[in-house]
Amino acid sequence: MELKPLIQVEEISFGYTEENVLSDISFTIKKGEIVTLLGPNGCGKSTLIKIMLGLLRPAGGDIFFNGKNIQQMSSKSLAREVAYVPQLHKSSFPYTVRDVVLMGRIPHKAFFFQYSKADMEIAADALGRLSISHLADRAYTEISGGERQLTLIARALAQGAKTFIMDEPASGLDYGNQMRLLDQIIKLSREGYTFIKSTHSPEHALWIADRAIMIKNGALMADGKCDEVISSKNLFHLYNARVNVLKLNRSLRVCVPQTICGCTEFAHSPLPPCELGEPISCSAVRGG
Ligand SMILES: Nc1ncnc2c1ncn2[C@@H]1O[C@H](COP(=O)(O)OP(=O)(O)OP(=O)(O)O)[C@@H](O)[C@H]1O
Repeated sequence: MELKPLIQVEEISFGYTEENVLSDISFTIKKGEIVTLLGPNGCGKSTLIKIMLGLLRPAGGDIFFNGKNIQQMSSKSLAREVAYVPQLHKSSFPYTVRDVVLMGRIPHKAFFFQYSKADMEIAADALGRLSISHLADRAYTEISGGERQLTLIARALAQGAKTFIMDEPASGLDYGNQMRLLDQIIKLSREGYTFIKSTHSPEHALWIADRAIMIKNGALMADGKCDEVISSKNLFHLYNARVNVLKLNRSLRVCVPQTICGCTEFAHSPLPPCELGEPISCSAVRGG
């Protein structure tokens, strides 16, 4: 029997003005999936994420979480199910990193509350999982952008939600932290966590995501398994960039811009040469 989807996005349309930023977007997400939203700057990824979090109300369509329309869920009950890691986050108040992570516990609290010993332990555990325990007493306003991003992910963990919606979570992270983040996402997905994340890196999607959803000009361009959807042809249509998707081994693919491969002969071809099913090796690309 087919499992009921965890999230249903049904015919979503939205505009900040009369002009639509998103038109007729529909897809479903199953529990435990890692789904990546890909698309050029301004295509509507963050807007869609905000609609999925109930922060923006769509002009048309609905979002269902576990079969429930999110418009009918209180923000607290949605926050117990779904944690948000925003793209950029600045705070003018110098909360400590521990305090920011503890804020993840607020959806579990009554109006007047004190953090319990259990809350403190959950926050410490989240800091440890992201390897940032050493930052616990530092002011959130005085740590680097990458460290702030890790703090927000720790806050999402402390929130106890099993679904994470992340807006470009790797932006601002150094290479090592990007890899640790991807590793953490895979580990959590094996524990049953679900991830919906936007990224500007098709490779991050190829490496860890089950599915890629491509959005162009506010409309769904493609939705499918990463290996099938992240092809040279689709990347060209999506980003107007000529990229070869190379198969390194049975499960690992990488994206190599054709200009970096030194393939000047591809510059005038109407479509990139490397399509899924016919991956070409680096040496072939270099003409070696
Ligand atoms: N608050 C706003 N008011 C008016 N227009 C907005 C607002 N926020 C975003 N937009 C516009 O909506 C469109 C989609 O923006 P959105 O931030 O969703 O794109 P995105 O795909 O997340 O972009 P990026 O990859 O650059 O973060 C853009 O044209 C943007 O200028």
